[in-house]
Amino acid sequence: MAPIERDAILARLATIPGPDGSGDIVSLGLVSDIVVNAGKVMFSITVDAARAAAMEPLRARAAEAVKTLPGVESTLVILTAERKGGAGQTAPAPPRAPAQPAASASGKPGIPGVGAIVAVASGKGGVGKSTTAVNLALGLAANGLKVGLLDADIYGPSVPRLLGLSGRPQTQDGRTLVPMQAFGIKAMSMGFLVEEDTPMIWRGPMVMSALTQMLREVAWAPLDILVVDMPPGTGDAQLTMAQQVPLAGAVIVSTPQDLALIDARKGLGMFRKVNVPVLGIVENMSYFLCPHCGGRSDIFGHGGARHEAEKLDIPFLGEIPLELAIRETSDAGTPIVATAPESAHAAVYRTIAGRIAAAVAGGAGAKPAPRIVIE
Ligand SMILES: Nc1ncnc2c1ncn2[C@@H]1O[C@H](COP(=O)(O)OP(=O)(O)OP(=O)(O)O)[C@@H](O)[C@H]1O
Repeated sequence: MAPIERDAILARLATIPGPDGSGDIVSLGLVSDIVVNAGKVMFSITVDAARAAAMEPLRARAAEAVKTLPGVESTLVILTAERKGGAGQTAPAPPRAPAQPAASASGKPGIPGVGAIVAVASGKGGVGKSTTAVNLALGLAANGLKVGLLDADIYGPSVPRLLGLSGRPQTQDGRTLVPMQAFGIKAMSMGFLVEEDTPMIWRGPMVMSALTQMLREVAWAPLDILVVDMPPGTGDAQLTMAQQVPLAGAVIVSTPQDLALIDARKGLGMFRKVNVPVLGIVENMSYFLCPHCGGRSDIFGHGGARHEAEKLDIPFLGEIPLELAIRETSDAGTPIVATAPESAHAAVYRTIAGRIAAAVAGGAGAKPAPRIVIE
């Protein structure tokens, strides 16, 4: 089957008039990056938040227009909201997504004052992704960097608990949210913005809006690295998120089990689809060191992730042991890197964080930066 050309999709979308009937949605810069994945086409359209409901026919029309292209089997088109003006409040205001012309993933505008944005992701839930993200963020800070942590797991935010934070962020100018602070890093999570028992019935567009707001309407600067704890899995929601965030690279967390590695491979595929370099794989719950005898047990058949990374020609960033102290500190909101910095486990996180920092500094995929020699 012939590949689906982005230009053909854009040409179709350019036949759809803008929200006010003038121009078209492409030349008005309302269409986001377009992701094509095995017959499925995904993109978002930026609209005024106040008119979001009235824009549903526009969304449906865009989806229909693309669906009739040869090779297109299905579409995922979402509306992202654009805010007009702002009011003084601490709860999340409707977000203001930047209107972006269709561009490649790497062409997305960054966040002023933020050096690099790095995603921590996993192919499936429960592999310890959030625990790893928090401790790596603290490890980066321990390496002397200014670090922020954005919890993009909007359905199940865990960063507030892992950092022992509660309360609501304040606004700086009636509009920009001031990130929360813990252990020397800045943090933002949906968990700070909604009550814990609020049912998370977020429709697709609202999820994207919340993420855009947490990225672009938070006073993150100055930061060297913003770590994004991605939602688990590799579904459409994750793909769209990966597409929305101007990522410098992604770190995949996996447990050694084969099943998790298969899922990790899906994670790699997802970032490749949106042209985000994978900085490497971290193996979590890799081995168990007995606190009594010091003996090491490879409970899940350790080494799987390293092996897989070699096979896939992706850097292997390191292995984190299965350790009671990691679970206890994590669940108590006192992450081990911050509260037991002299421990061997904290050192493991700091080392991996150092490799991530080096990979980001060295450019995509941990390859060394080219040396420029002027003669
Ligand atoms: N290296 C480790 N050693 C011991 N326990 C760990 C380790 N890493 C994570 N855990 C524990 O495993 C549980 C799941 O971790 P976490 O919430 O970080 O996973 P997750 O992959 O982010 O989950 P979800 O996908 O559900 O958000 C937690 O109780 C955490 O304390």
